[in-house]
Order: sequence, then structure tokens, then C-alpha cells
Amino acid sequence: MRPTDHLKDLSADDWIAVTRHPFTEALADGTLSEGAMLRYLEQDHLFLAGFVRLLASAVAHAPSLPDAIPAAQFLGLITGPENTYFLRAIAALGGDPDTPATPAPVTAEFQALMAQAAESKRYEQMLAVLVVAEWSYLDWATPYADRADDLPFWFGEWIALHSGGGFEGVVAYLRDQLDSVWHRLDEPERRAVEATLGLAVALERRFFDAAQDGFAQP
Ligand SMILES: Cc1ncc(CO)c(N)n1
Repeated sequence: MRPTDHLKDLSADDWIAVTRHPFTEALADGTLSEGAMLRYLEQDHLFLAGFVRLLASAVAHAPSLPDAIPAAQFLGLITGPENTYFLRAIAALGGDPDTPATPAPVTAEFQALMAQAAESKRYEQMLAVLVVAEWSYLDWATPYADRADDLPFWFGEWIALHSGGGFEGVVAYLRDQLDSVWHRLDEPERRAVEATLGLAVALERRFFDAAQDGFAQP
């Protein structure tokens, strides 16, 4: 079994909760309220700031240039079209894209986990969080890919950004990186990857749970 399949299986319950969540079901049905989508995107834009630093750290710690290049290109996508999506969608939903929201507790925990991984100097720790973030989004979004064009852009583009061949390639690359580094880890390092990856899946679940009740705002 691939190490990344083993790692996902350790969090099977949380994984299913994340990838078949009522929040993303409502998003893909177009029934999610605009207020709930706005509050989700405001919190997720804060997530993105930590994610960019984490991905940049992974670029810096990749063992070779060919290992670094797909992550570097993905960094361009996230800081380009994806960031622009955030700015357009937050504005269209009535928010102010220039004023960062106050981090909700789960957002702050996610930021702390990403900062810890980014500063760990351990490539496998960075990959543990990156694999969860991208693979779980690919899994929830893929079944809805054919609906993206029929939805308002703030729903449809969010699905399109996390499905399709290009994004599948990103996830395949991140999994390959973690699968290869896994074989060079000793037992304590493997247990540490399992712990970080499990924490990341649990936080993804709590993030959607919180998003579903508007991050505790009316
Ligand atoms: C919380 C969260 N996890 C993963 C992704 C995918 O990048 C995202 N945008 N937000």
C-alpha cells in the first residue's frame, strides 16, 4: 500500500466527514447562503496566507530542482488566479477584500499548524499538511466538477479550482513526494508524520463544521 493511502486510512472517519460535508454539498447545490460563503472565504483567505508560506518552505526544502518545480508552479497558481478569485468573490458577496477578518479559533489553529510545519525544517512535516489540504479538496470537489459552470462564480470557480486534470496533477505530485520521503524516515519520524497528518484532517473537518454555522456569526 502507498504510504499516503496508509496515512489517509488512519483518519478514515474524519476523511469521509471532510469530503462529504453538508457545507460543500450546499455549496455545490447552489443553496449555501451568500453570507455563509462570504464568512468561509474570509477565513479561508487567512488560511491561504499561511498556506503560501508553507508551500514556499516546501519549495525551499525539496531535495532537487525537479522535485521543487511543480510546487513552485502551484505557488504561482495560488498567488495568482486563486488569490484573485478570493478578492473578486469576497467583493461580489459584499465583503471588503482589503480588510482581513479576525481569525476564528479553528483558523488560528490551522495557521499555527502550518507555521509549525513550515518552520520545522522537515520536508515530510510540510508535505503532511500540504497533502491533506489539497487531496481532501480534490476529493470533495471532483464529483461536482460538471456543475461548476452552472453556478454563480463564487461557488463554481471554487469547485473548478479544486478539480480537473491540473489539480489532479498537483495532488499526484504532493503524494509522490510524501511517498518517496516516507521510505527514508525512521520510526519516530513516521509517527510524527502520522500525528501531523491526522491533526490536519481533523482541522479540515472542524473548518467545514465551523463554516457551516457561519463561524459562529449571525
Ligand atoms: C481550510 C482549507 N483547506 C484546504 C484548502 C485547499 O487549498 C483550502 N483552500 N482551505
